[in-house]
Amino acid sequence: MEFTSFAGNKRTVTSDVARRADFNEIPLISLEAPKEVLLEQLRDACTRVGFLYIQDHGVPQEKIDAVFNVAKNFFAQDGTTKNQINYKKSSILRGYEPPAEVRTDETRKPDLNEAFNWGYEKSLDPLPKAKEQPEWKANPMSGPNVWPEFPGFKEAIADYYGEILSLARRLIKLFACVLQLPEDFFDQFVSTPGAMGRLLHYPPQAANDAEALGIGAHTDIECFTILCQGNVPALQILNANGEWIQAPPVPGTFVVNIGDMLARWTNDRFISTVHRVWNVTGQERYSIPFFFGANYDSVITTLDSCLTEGQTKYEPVLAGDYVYRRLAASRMEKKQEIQGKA
Ligand SMILES: O=C(O)CCC(=O)C(=O)O
Ligand SMILES: [Fe+2]
Repeated sequence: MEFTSFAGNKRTVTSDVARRADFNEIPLISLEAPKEVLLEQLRDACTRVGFLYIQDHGVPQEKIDAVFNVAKNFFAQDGTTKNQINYKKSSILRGYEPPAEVRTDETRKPDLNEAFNWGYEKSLDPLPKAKEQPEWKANPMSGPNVWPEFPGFKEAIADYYGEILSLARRLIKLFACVLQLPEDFFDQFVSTPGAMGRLLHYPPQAANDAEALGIGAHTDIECFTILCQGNVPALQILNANGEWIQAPPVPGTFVVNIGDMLARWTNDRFISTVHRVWNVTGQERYSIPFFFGANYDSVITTLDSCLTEGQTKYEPVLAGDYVYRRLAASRMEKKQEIQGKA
């Protein structure tokens, strides 16, 4: 079988069934490891697998639990209430996405999940100097969030998002070191980052019906993702041999995976790995991904140190443009809009 992601990456798939993996296949890394050890483990994980678990990340469990709570309560509402903030009312896909409206894998039916999407706001950023940063120059992803009138919802998300944003800025410094760049190399690119969060709810599905999945096979768009999985196993990743392997939740960890923006920046030195969610546990599944990318008005040009004989596979792109086009490509109505413009 052959799979081509929306980023245009072709992957061979040997079988549609996922097997168990060990921590060599998806490394588990403590952020409290001595710096040299940590950098070597991150280098291995980012360049060999593109997926890892991080532990000792410092995000308080209560803040995580609080977001899962509001997520469950939000999705338990009726459709009419949730659709008051339907994402189609937002030009930048913020708000509620009902099931079966996003097709992440073009070879299957639209995804089964429902979602709530939000993005970066300076008011959610714990970095004091963020407030003084200039607004993004015009780009297709700038715009306001929409929040439901649901008690405690925004507060729980803001608390969690602040923690994850700080963790992401910590990680990108480590990635700069892995790439043998100055530790603060990326800081100017992530001062007001494109940083989207999602609450996701996946219904259980039958193991023998793969016409649609919780979320179809895809690569993530931004630099990297920090994913909090809850406790229901359903995430699978496609390894370099074209085999699906399971990436079950590990208590106390987040999954981190490299996305296409960092793959572009590093000319694929850091690998953006295909993954999907297929929930055959019989249980409702909730997860909270956070996608961390460059300020939407920055241009992503392959790093000189990552050129191969002076060449790169990737054209420079404006971050906001790239993210918008990719998001729109998997959303049916938006797709016509971008095809019209192309
Ligand atoms: O829910 C998950 O475990 C993964 C979600 C995901 O891959 C995504 O939202 O891009
Ligand atoms: Fe993903």
